[in-house]
Amino acid sequence: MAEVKICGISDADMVKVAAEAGADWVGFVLVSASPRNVLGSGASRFDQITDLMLTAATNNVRSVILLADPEPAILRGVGGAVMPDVFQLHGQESPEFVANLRASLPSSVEVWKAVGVSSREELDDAAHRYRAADRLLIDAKPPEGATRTGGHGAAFDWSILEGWEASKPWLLAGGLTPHNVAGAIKATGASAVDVSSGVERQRGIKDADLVRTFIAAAKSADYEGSHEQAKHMGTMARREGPLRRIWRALRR
Ligand SMILES: O=C(O)c1ccccc1NCC(=O)[C@H](O)[C@H](O)COP(=O)(O)O
Repeated sequence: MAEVKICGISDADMVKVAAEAGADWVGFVLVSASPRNVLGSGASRFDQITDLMLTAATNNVRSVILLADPEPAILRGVGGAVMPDVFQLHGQESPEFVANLRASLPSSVEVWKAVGVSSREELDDAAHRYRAADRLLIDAKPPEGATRTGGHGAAFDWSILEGWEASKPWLLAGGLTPHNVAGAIKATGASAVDVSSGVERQRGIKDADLVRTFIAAAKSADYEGSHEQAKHMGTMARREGPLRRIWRALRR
């Protein structure tokens, strides 16, 4: 069964909706140019994100913190109160930055690198350059003149994934909706999918029914992920769970 990430959630009720519907990850965007931004300012900068991560953990869904070219203070601040399950880097981060972040975190916390691609060459190049990442999130390139690098509801040409042999697990992103996600999974063999715009009723506002329909469609799709992906997923599942992380955070 394909895994599902619902990205760009900004309120606790929607975290619960996604968790109850069977989401595997919920994503929180910390990018000021985004309509889904949950990074505050001043002393309460990390309050909302801490609440969202705690809600995710108590509802047994993994949390993904999405950053684009983050300052060190943001990375330290996010990991300060509660550690997320995943850091997703969605900017122009260098391979060295990704490798250093990977090396600085416990193995229970994953580092994902999002890459915007439009050809097989770009995909192969990204997979090689970002080999330190635990997963690639394969997305469309942002439209010309865009002020943010993702979350535009645009798809790329999925045929570039035909016959692609990934050495690590990856997620399919970009322009997915409740209507096209099952076909996308079948066409690409993706073992995990990510959505933001396709489950919104207006830019930045998630719709509970669309979230539920998307998850149901993805979970019931024909899944043809490779043996390699299944093997990696088994390794990930054995890593530390969210409730144990909360317990450790409360003991600090
Ligand atoms: O969602 C945003 O606003 C955003 C801002 C800056 C960088 C990345 C952003 N989103 C990245 C995501 O993970 C999206 O889920 C992914 O690009 C797919 O988005 P969509 O095509 O809207 O489903």
